[in-house]
Amino acid sequence: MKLTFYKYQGTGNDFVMVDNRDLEISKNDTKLINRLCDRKFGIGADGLILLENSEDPEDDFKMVYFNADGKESSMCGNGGRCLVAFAKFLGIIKSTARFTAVDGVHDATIQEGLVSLKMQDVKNVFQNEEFLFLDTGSPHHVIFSEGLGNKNVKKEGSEIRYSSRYGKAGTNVNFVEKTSSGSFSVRTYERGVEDETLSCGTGVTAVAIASYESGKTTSENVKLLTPGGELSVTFKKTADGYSDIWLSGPAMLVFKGEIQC
Ligand SMILES: N[C@@H](CCC[C@H](N)C(=O)O)C(=O)O
Repeated sequence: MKLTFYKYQGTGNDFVMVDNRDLEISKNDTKLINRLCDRKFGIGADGLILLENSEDPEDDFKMVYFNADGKESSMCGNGGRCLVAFAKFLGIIKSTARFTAVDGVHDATIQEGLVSLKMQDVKNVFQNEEFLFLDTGSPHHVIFSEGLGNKNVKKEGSEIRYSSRYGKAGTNVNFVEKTSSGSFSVRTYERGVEDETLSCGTGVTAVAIASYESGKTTSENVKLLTPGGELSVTFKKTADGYSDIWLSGPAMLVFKGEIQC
């Protein structure tokens, strides 16, 4: 079978996109999805996303996300932003979207390649002297440190990801350095890729909230600098936690292709 695919990237977090409205790809084919994401034997990507029809008539589409290891996983913020750009390319939406992903319904807007994605509310943030942990659709461990440029993110990240604290499920790990008030540099180790990626959308969302929660910023509009580019996160702190969380940044089509499966 020949599969038509589209490659997208959002601040360097890259994804294979497949229009699966006719259910051509099976979600259980872990080996195939892993091979499509392989940078030597396949197309190469941090993850693969299926755009499908949603069961909810109010949705424009549904998002099904797989990490590069071929396994379906929790929410991907940059992937969600890229999927909105893909839906616009396919003519499914114009400048606004509503879709269902593994963590629930998301609203989004798109204007001139800039996609803003509404994330789920965050109620709980764990904090101790060393790190913060929160779930922004995916689980994130956040550590503030200095000398971010010299950090071995793959080594240090995988030690935390596989530590007994996080058990079998593991976690994503974000290393953060404050650059100015309301602006932070972030490097992320992603589970399921098992390496540093150039950017992580749920990761920078977690970092923005962790920065506020730990008093490192008093701004509800945080700029995040990743190795792949700049993102912003806005939110409202409420008595219940954090709500009205929006992740914004560029999402671009890189190329279209066909691959033999
Ligand atoms: N790149 C993503 C996060 C994808 C999910 C993550 N690897 C996990 O399995 O938790 C993003 O942009 O949020």
